[in-house]
Amino acid sequence: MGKRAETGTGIVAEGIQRSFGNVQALRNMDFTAPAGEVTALIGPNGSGKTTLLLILASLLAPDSGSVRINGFDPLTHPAEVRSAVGWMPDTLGTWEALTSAEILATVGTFYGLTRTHAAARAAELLETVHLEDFADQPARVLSRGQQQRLSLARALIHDPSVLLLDEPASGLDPGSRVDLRVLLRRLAAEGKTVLVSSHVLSELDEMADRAVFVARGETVKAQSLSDAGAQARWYTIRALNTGSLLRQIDEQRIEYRQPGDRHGPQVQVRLAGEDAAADLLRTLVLADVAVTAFAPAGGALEETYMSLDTDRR
Ligand SMILES: Nc1ncnc2c1ncn2[C@@H]1O[C@H](COP(=O)(O)OP(=O)(O)OP(=O)(O)O)[C@@H](O)[C@H]1O
Repeated sequence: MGKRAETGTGIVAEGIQRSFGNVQALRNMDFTAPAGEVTALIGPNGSGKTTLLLILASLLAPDSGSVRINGFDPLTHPAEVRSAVGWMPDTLGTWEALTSAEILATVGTFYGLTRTHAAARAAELLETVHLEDFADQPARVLSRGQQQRLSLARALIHDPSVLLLDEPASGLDPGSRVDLRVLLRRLAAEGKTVLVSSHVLSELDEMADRAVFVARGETVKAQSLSDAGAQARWYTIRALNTGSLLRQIDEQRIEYRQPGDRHGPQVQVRLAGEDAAADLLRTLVLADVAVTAFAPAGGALEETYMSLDTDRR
């Protein structure tokens, strides 16, 4: 079997609709997440992210539309889809009386691993998420962040080719966030499909290859991170003398604003992309403006998010 057959073709969903009573959680959602990439799922509260993830994990049926996970329809091939998919919900859930090692090994046997294989895989994953010291502790003694890490290990127990992660970084300390990022990048490099929902856009900037923005139950934009980085955005500039900086910006007829900043005076300019940023920096330096800082004002995904017409419900 070639690499492609092992790792699959990713996620394709078309025209997904799902209502709960008179709330239309998903209105007409088209969505793709290719194998070998980390896709970020971004949207305001109530926009339908968890509902979509549950449908992709075959834990919830759509009212209409089609879903393919590595080419399989969850409705007609639930066994194939469940063995392909690793699902990390935003809370660990029940079973708190079992130990961490028992939880992982038990879930492993649900996926058809032998007891010996499941126990070995559990031990390996507890090391991956740095919980080996808690292997024999009941899960209820774990802190919120430790429970999140156990939940991640549980999602990986059967070596799935498609990973669906709902807010995986929530509750994690900074070191564990870096570990998570490195792990997800490695899994994508192995050819797996990784889908991550999060509200922490700066984290997704570092982790994702592409982003799908959803609002009111629909996809409103899909964008690669390299396109997001190259788009028009605000840059923050500081100089020893703000007056001379503003004179130059005025002369170039560039749109600017002066937000308050507790780190001293700063000017923000709206630039068309990275080429325009390089041009302006060159111009300022040649004009003897003593520039002390010049960088994008926010993350690339935040820039896209703020430019979209999204709202909460
Ligand atoms: N089981 C349910 N019963 C009734 N309404 C539901 C149910 N699940 C979701 N909804 C509604 O569907 C909409 C989408 O919810 P969903 O949980 O998918 O949003 P989300 O994007 O994951 O939000 P958040 O960012 O807050 O996690 C919301 O209006 C929610 O109230």
